Amino acid sequence: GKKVYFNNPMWPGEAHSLAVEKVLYKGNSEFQEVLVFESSTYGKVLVLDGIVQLTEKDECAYQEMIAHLPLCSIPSPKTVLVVGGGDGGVLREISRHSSVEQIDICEIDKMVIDVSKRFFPELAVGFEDPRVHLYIADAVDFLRCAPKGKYDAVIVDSSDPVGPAQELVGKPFFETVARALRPGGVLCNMAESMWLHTHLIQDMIYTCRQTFKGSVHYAWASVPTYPSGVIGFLICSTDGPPVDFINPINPIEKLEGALKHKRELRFYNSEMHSAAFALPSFLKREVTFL
Ligand SMILES: NCCCN[C@H]1CC[C@H](NCCCN)CC1
Repeated sequence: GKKVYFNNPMWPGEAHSLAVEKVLYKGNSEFQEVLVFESSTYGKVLVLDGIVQLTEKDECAYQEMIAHLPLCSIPSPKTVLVVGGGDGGVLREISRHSSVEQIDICEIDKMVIDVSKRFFPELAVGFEDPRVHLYIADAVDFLRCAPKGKYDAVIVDSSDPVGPAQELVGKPFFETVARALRPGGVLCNMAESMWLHTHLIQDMIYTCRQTFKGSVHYAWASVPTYPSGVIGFLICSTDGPPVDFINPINPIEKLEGALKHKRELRFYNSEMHSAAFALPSFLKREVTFL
């Protein structure tokens, strides 16, 4: 089938192509262009403003890691907030944790939710969990009004910081997240590619170091359909007990995983959890974590 090329100023000089069997949906929400197509080899693909958000074949790597890296690093998380994540994949993963009692999700673009429910039922199943409370709102406003210390974990499953998500990497935003987290709580946000964006990663780490008094760790996973084939995660903990004893690198919560779910974990396990924090030498040189 015809190829669709994605190049973008965020990764100049390179383009990514996927063979298209059939375009299934193309529309414009009030925030971005939404495209869904059946690819030849990666299943269905969701694209926002020309940037691949997920494919059926490799979404497991991103959704499982962004959810379980934070939730398996604190003892029995109860209240979780998802910023973005309108496709529902992260909700599906959070619902594996039996200790979780409330899952708030703040997604700005309702079209992403509607399109996911129509074309990606394997991800949108996350919205069916009774613990999920959906807010269609700008997370900057939502978090400004969120009660202090409400959440054990905040997961920022955002698109790239161009367009609707550009405010989600600023210091004011991180400060509202830190305020909404309880002491010893944890933030996990999408943190770009070590091959493409070390300056952006450095800026985020610098900001998080100032904002989160606990620890700041960078982890990464292989996602073939993201530019450079990897995606990073920033895991930050607020101060206060018992975070001093919690090292996100060694998961303390063993995920019951498949037992609670008809769908097996396809990427995450405790070895992958620990391995995700191992960083290449160039990154350790280029980015100061302290
Ligand atoms: N629930 C999946 C949402 C997708 N999150 C983002 C989609 C865009 C992607 N660009 C990666 C750009 C390479 N640095 C990052 C993850």
